[in-house]
Amino acid sequence: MERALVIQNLTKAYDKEPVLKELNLEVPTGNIFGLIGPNGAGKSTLIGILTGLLSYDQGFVEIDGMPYSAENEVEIKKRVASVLQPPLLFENFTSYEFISYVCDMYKVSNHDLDERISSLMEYFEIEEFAQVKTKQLSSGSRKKLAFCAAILTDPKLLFLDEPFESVDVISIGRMKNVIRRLKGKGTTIFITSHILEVVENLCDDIAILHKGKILAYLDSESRRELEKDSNLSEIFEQYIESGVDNEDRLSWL
Ligand SMILES: Nc1ncnc2c1ncn2[C@@H]1O[C@H](COP(=O)(O)OP(=O)(O)OP(=O)(O)O)[C@@H](O)[C@H]1O
Repeated sequence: MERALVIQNLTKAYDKEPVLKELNLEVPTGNIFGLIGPNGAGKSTLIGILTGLLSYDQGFVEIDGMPYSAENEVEIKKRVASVLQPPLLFENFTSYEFISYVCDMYKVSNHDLDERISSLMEYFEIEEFAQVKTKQLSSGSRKKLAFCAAILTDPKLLFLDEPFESVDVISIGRMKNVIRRLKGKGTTIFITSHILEVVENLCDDIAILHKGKILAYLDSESRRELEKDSNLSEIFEQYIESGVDNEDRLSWL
């Protein structure tokens, strides 16, 4: 099986406080992969490392068959796009300038690029903000703008950190539609989200990250088995809460 992403023994600490602890993970090419985990589990840190924004202390990372190294960094970055949490926008650019800038940076050269930009902005109902500075956009519109820009670069691997947060249900439905189309083109999509109903219904494989380690990897077969009896929220809760009686701590309430 081809793998878009291979991570071995990845370790990262902030001020000597370990956050990712010898983490191992492999994501098959073309998968819509969901990474879920409680607050502080290390999801954004992992995406920060995989998108080259954060350094790591130890371990091995391979993206689209290329080991992460100074030598491969530019080539890897060409193949990867992301929507981060919070999204990284240039605050004094208008929405249109931001999208055009990202397309320039990735050297997107489709002859119909302007039409693609307009149709995507219309689809996500942000075309009226084309000439508005990004710092004036609502948080949902910022997410949608970052998403549109990432899609236009036609990445082989797309990282989406909390893409649905602050986004209305209609737009979430449209994002899901676009993500499924990208999968149809062979793109691998790596999503983190706390909205487990969306993850459950959109993702192929799902991994649970807890305290800097992968606690469970649920591929389609294990999901089929587990989801006979429980939904994803229940499965998640069972993994995270197993052996812990947190209710005891609230006995005073
Ligand atoms: N810049 C930083 N400096 C120090 N500690 C940090 C920094 N960024 C994150 N952390 C810590 O690292 C841990 C993992 O944070 P991270 O944001 O990766 O988790 P997360 O799974 O994305 O959480 P959430 O679901 O709440 O967004 C947390 O304990 C957090 O406080």
